[in-house]
Amino acid sequence: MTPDAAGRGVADRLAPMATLVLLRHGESEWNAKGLFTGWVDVSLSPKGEDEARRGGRLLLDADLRPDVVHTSLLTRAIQTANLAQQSAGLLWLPVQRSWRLNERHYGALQGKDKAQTREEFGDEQFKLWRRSYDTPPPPIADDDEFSQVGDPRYALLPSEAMPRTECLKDVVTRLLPYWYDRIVPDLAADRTVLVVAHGNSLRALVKHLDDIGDEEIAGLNIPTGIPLRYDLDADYRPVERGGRYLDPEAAKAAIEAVANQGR
Ligand SMILES: O=C(O)[C@@H](CO)OP(=O)(O)O
Repeated sequence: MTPDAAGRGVADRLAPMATLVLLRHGESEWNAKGLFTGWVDVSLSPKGEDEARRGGRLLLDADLRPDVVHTSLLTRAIQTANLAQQSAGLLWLPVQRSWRLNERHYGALQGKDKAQTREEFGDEQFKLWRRSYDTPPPPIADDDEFSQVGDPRYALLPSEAMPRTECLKDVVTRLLPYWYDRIVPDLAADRTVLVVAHGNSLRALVKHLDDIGDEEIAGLNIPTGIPLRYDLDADYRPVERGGRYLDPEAAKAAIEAVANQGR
C-alpha cells in the first residue's frame, strides 16, 4: 500500500473517522399551525416535545453516545436538545450554541400562513421561496412585529451581519465557518458530535456534506425529531451518501409531510 504525504495508507484514509448526528427540532407550535417561522422564536408543540424525547431514545437504542452537542440560538432547537439528552441520560454533555445554526431567515414571510401564501402567489413562486437555492423571500422591515432586530440574543451580531432575509445559499455561507471552525475540530478530536438545528440549516449542511447540486437540493426535506447518522471519512465526508436515519420508515413518511406543507 502506498502511503500518502501524511504517511496514511488508502485504507486508513477511507476508514470512518468520526460520527456526526444531525437532529432537526421536534414539531414547533408554528409548524403545527402551518406558518413560516425562520428566526421567530417559537416553542415546541406537545407533539414536538414527544418527538424530541423519542429522538433521544433512538440514540440510546442505536448505542450512539454523543460527546458534545451544538445547537442554534432558537428555543425549539435548545428544547429539543435538552429533551433528547434527558431521555438519553446525557443532560450533562457540553453544549455550544450559535446563530450560525439558526433556521434560514424567512424575511417578510415570517409569520405568514404557508397555504395562504401559496394561494396568493402561486405554486411556482411558493416553491422558489421555500426550496430554491438562491431566491430569497422579500426582506423583513426592521419594525415588523416578526423582525429580530433588537433581540438581545443577537447583541454581538453587528447590524450589517443580521439577516433580514436569506436563501439557502446565504445559509450555506454563514454556516460553513461554524462547520469548519467549531464542529470539525470536535470531530477531529474523535468526538461523536450531535448537531440539533433546523429544517433549512440542516439542508445547508447536508448539501455541503453530500455535495448536492444547486437544483437537486430543492428536493431534499428533513423530518422533525429523527436523528440522521453520518459516518465521516478522514476528509469529513460521508462514507455513505445521505447518511442513515435511525428510524428510516418514520423518516420517509415525515419527509413526505414536510414536502407537502402548504397544500
Ligand atoms: O418555517 C420555517 O422556518 C421552515 C421550517 O419549519 O419551513 P419550510 O419547511 O417551509 O422551509
